[in-house]
Amino acid sequence: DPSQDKRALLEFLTITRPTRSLNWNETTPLCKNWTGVTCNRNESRIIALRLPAIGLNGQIPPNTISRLSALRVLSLRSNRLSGPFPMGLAGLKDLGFLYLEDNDFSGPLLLDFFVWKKLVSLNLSNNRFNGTVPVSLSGLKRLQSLNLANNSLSGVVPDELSGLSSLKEIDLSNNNLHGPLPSWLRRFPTSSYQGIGDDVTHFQPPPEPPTRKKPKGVTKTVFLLIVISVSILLLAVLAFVFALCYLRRKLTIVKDHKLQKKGGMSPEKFDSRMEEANNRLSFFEGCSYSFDLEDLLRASAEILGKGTFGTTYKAVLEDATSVAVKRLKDVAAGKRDFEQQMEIIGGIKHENVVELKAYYYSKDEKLMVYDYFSSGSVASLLHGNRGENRVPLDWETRMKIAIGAAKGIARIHKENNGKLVHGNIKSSNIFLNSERYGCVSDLGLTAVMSALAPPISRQAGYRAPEVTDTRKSSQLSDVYSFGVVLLELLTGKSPIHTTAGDEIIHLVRWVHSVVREEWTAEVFDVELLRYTNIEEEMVEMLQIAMSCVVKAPDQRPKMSDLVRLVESVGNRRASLETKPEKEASETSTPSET
Ligand SMILES: Nc1ncnc2c1ncn2[C@@H]1O[C@H](COP(=O)(O)OP(=O)(O)OP(=O)(O)O)[C@@H](O)[C@H]1O
Repeated sequence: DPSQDKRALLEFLTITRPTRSLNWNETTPLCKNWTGVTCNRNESRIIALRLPAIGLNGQIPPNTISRLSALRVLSLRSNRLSGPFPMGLAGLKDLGFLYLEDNDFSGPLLLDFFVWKKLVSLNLSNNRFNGTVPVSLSGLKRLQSLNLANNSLSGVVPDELSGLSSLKEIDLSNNNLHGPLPSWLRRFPTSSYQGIGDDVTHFQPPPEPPTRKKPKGVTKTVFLLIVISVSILLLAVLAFVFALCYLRRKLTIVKDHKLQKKGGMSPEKFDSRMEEANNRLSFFEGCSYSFDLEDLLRASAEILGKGTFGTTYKAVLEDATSVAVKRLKDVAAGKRDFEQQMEIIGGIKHENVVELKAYYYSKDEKLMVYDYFSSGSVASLLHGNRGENRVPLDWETRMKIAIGAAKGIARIHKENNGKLVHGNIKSSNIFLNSERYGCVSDLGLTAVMSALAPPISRQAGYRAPEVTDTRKSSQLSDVYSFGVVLLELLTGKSPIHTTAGDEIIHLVRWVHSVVREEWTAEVFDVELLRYTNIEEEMVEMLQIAMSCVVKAPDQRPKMSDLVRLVESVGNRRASLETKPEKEASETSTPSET
């Protein structure tokens, strides 16, 4: 552990007294446990500190954070920090990202910004900084994003800033800056310099052409009157504009704050905007992530897939952390109901339930953040890569997936006074936890979404017959869907698939018909035939699966019973030898556990 860095942070914490408690403790390993802290690879130094919106108070204490000399990312945004610009940070020579926005800092920006040669992103918006825009900012040759909006900066925009060759994004709006507007600023959207150049020089009447006759007599009086009334009108307009700017700053509304950049969150147009400063990512207790919404939206992202409830992305943050971000569409619930449901989902901490780490709600955007599972879902393990280099999913892993998923769903059914419904159980929503047991994700969303009843959707094969609209999902319809997942594990077939002759096969109906004809052995995945001594277990599991997919909901078993049943099959097999019948050394047999 970097003990010097640890001491500096503990001193910082004691003085700034955050309102949200942090799990920082002298006795716990800082690099592994501490919220908001990221260390370098050999865990000798802290390289990132992200403490957004945790209620930090007062001035940044001198000689605390400034001792973290290896720091590359510092985010203290959206707190209640005050006092002058923290000059001590000047010693952090490796700083690449500095986020101090949405605080109460004041006074001039006296720093010689040249010291931060590696700075890529600087956000000081929504504070009370005054004085002029420092010319030394022009020394930041790597700077890509500069946000000084919503402060009280005055004077002109230094022309020297035109030398910021890497700059992709700038926001100087809502300050007391005046024109003339430098031409280089005009390559950015007008929202970047809103309010600049609205000074009197713009309202001066154009010089009169020399040929024009001067008004005389009565017309001269009329002319004077017109000049006076126009001047009064202009003054009123000016007063109105300034009042508006002042109010806007007070309300800390970040207007037109475009978060999306090229290479950011979405290949679609992800022109998300934060409408209100208090619209932020809400993290759950104990979550070790502490990036903020901006970091997330800046992260490079790829689409993992489009599902029933939205699109899921893999986002890689600048410290190489990968997260899965689900961007919901068609949310019907209002903010309060949505938040309530998220609190229920995020409150579930169980090894077989994928933990919701954070969420975000605004009018235009609803996001859910999870850990990213690099080995993919059970759907991809079962049905993906059917080619030559396919790694078969062995029987032991299939059993562990079934046991884990059953336990996870049973846990979900206990939540909210025993009323919570998963509502979307399918193999693409089940992952493998660190022990390679099933772990279920994507729960509890039917309650916040609008009614969904697409005639043919990927969900259809899992949906119980009584569910005509996703909002009618129940715990017993979850049991049906779990039964379909069991059938998928046993047969290796998707719930709805087409044969070579383009015939659409519904897995449940197909299994019924095969079993009815007493061809039971035919239903099992050929990949499983290589394992000895598992026939009995497979048949037992098939019976369990069939009991889940009966038409009448009240005849289906409860999840708690299913845990017992599936586990008893699993436990029995634990003592048996299950090596492949052919060569035990066959490399394609993945029995790593
Ligand atoms: N945390 C995660 N880690 C890795 N992959 C994920 C994660 N969450 C979802 N995925 C994958 O992303 C893809 C899209 O997921 P998403 O949940 O949006 O849709 P779906 O599972 O196909 O359908 P539905 O919306 O009905 O659940 C799926 O292939 C899913 O397995």
